[in-house]
Amino acid sequence: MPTAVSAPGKVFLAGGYLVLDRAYTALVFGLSARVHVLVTDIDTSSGVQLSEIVVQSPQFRDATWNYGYHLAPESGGVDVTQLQGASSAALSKNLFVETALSYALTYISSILPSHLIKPARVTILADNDYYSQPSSSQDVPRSTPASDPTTKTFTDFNVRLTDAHKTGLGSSAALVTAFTGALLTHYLPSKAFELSSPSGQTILHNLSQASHCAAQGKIGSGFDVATAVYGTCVYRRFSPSILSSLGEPGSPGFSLRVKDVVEDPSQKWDTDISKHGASIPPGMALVMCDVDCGSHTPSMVKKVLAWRSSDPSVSKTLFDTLQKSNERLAALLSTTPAPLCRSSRARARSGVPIEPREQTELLDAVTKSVDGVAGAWSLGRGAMMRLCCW
Ligand SMILES: Nc1ncnc2c1ncn2[C@@H]1O[C@H](COP(=O)(O)OP(=O)(O)OP(=O)(O)O)[C@@H](O)[C@H]1O
Ligand SMILES: C[C@@](O)(CCOP(=O)(O)O)CC(=O)O
Repeated sequence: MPTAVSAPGKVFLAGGYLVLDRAYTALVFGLSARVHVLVTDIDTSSGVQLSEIVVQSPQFRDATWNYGYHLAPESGGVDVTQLQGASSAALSKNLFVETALSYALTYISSILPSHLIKPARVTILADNDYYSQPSSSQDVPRSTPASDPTTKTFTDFNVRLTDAHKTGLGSSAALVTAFTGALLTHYLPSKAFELSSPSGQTILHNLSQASHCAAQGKIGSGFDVATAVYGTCVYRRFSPSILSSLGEPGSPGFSLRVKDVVEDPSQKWDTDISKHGASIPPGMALVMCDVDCGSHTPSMVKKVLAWRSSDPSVSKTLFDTLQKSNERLAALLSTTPAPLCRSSRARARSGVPIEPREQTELLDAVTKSVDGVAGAWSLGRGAMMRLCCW
């Protein structure tokens, strides 16, 4: 039977950079924009042995990835190898898909005998908001709005994934989470994994954090994966040491380490995810504008962290003050739709243009002069990227 699972994107309202440190928290909202993943079995003729999983993202060009998989010796988990497939085009890699596949199959194989991991086809479909929409009418992608709200249509973006302009709503975290949830639901019996149960969500969270960090090549704060699993929340990160010695898929003992991290028998995961401290007041909406340009999170984070260690006392005072303001903001949003005031962010001190002066002027002007706007912010890592208004 086919399996479908989806996960939401995120918007980081408050606590950018602070969330990298467990002493502070972030206020993150889950969005209506979701990534959907569908898994179906591939029928093979009787007697034919095939260990192949085909992943496709039909909204993009050259977006089919064929993988062979096999159990590695010495409890090395499931090794995944990209195959040429039917297309003669040069192989394009999708590191998030490949890593999530290898981690999910490794966890599944730690529970099921590997011959029960049958060949499958996985289809990824993303809602429009993850990618900037072209402004010129001749470039408009092919989409037809569904007249019946129970049937959904997905846009054909008609470009390669590498040429799509992402809007920064956490497509990779939503993808990895929905993909992992869909594979676990498809292959595991419900007594081992149930998506709707608290223990199932813990398994999904821990496994998706592990594979998302591995694909990113760094142990980030994980707010985007947490939001993909739990939705809107106040988030305190996990200690990076939890994921630091997993090693590579295929290395001896990898499967045992993944199982231990996912099931967490010694309760090492110290993430704090509170659903209570975060909500949107009735009658208010979060509106974002996409300016179709990017900024580089790792280099901005590196500079902010360098500034924190070069000036620990001043940066601690500033971060403590920001944390208090963010807690007040979360409390205000949870209790009353009263007008909010705008607080300027850590701008000049670290030398990182988190909120450039032009943006401060724009946000102040919007807050003061536009009717119905209760507050305006630059989001997440900041820079020129995204603004939001209430
Ligand atoms: N529709 C999709 N189909 C297949 N892979 C996708 C899809 N959308 C995103 N991805 C994967 O996620 C990667 C983009 O992840 P990245 O972390 O750079 O962006 P993001 O998560 O959208 O943005 P941000 O981290 O700024 O919020 C792509 O390179 C691809 O590997
Ligand atoms: C700067 C940082 O704190 C937030 C980045 O948020 P966003 O991807 O810009 O929404 C980095 C992180 O937490 O991973």
